[in-house]
Amino acid sequence: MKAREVNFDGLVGLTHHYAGLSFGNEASTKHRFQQSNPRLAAKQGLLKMKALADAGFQQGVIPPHERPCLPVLRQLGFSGSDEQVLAKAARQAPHLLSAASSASAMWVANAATICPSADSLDGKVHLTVASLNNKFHRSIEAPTTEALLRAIFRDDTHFAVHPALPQVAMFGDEGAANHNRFGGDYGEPGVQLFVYGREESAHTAPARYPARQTREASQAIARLNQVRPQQVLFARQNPDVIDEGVFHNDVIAVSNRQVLFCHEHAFVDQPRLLAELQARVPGFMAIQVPDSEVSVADAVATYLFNSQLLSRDDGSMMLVLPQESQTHAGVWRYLNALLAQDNPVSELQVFDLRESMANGGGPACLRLRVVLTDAEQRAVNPAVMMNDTLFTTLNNWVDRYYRDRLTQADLADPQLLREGREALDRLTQLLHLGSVYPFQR
Ligand SMILES: NCCC[C@H](NC(=O)CCC(=O)O)C(=O)O
Repeated sequence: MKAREVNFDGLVGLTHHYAGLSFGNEASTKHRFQQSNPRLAAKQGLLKMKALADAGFQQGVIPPHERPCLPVLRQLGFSGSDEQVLAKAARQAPHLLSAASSASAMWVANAATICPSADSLDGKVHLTVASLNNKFHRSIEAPTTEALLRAIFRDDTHFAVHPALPQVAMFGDEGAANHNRFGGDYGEPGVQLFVYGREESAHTAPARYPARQTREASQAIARLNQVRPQQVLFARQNPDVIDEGVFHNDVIAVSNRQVLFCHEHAFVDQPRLLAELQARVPGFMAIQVPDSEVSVADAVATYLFNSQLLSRDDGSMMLVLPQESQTHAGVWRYLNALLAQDNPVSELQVFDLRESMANGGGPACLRLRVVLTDAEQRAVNPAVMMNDTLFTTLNNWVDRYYRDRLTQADLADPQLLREGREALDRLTQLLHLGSVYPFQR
């Protein structure tokens, strides 16, 4: 069956700010309490979506969540009117107000894990919402993510959306950021590689930073998504690189079709994993970057591997990179050498995603890949697909509602809450989503 990869990007929310909420994510820690620019952040993301849509790649958009999340503040005991809840949280526990206000849902590579219909036992596209329970601010994303995915992939003859796994550490799951699919044409059955950092039952874990994804969670997702058992592989992420800031596998590896582009230290027992992929994926090609050319620290600082590897119709591939990998002389030299070598990568495209990058989110974090056949694509809510009109509409919407600077102190402003609700209410109309947010129910 003919199919293609469609990329859905998260639209940055109105409360995008730097709160240092993600221990183990070095950019998040480093930029704590710096002033952010939500308007610029949203526009940087929209420009990437538009440029890729213009280049012929199918591109959709996933809306932001309601923030500050008043229901979670109430659940934590802050009471009274909405204004009182905000004021009390700001005074008594500003870090909780920050967490309840994070725009982290923008990184939709962590929204869900996808199984294309070519790989599933029942022939449907499966989407399992990520639990994200290693970080409080991210664990509150799951219910709205589920509502949004149901509003986008709304035809249950084609799509099965599964709620997140039980919210305990044993089932820590960070979605597609720890998942790779290999194969030939997108519509042919592929090999799905689930990458985890920790195994609860074996008591394995890195020493310094947390491993967010467990083997137990990966196994449950493979079951929920009905991936044919003979098409599943599990691999452990190298704990040493987690300790150097590789908090998701997509910070050290990216795949597309038959190609795996990764650092030589990405996985535990990497030679065995590559041999296994070699045996199972026709035409498999690993592009391994040696530590002598790019260190793990430089990979983390530049997000070289948090790139999008996109296929053109002629079989060649384009690497979509953050500007940080261009401004680093050594990494840029490596990338240009890569172009000259015998491999499918034939073009580099660089984007300024500075606002997202400062919280540890590069091009690959901002997108969720969904392989769809023509019939499945026709069943997707068409209002979320990027084109000239939607690009203009969303830019105008951002201009109208978004602030151009934000710090932690602004989160207590009840006006910010009102602006957010008004903006999201308008957005659900623009994108034909129905009622998806708590304030709309
Ligand atoms: N895939 C990229 C995810 C980045 C995200 N950063 C954050 O949540 C930082 C938020 C803050 O610190 O304000 C994370 O670590 O999960």
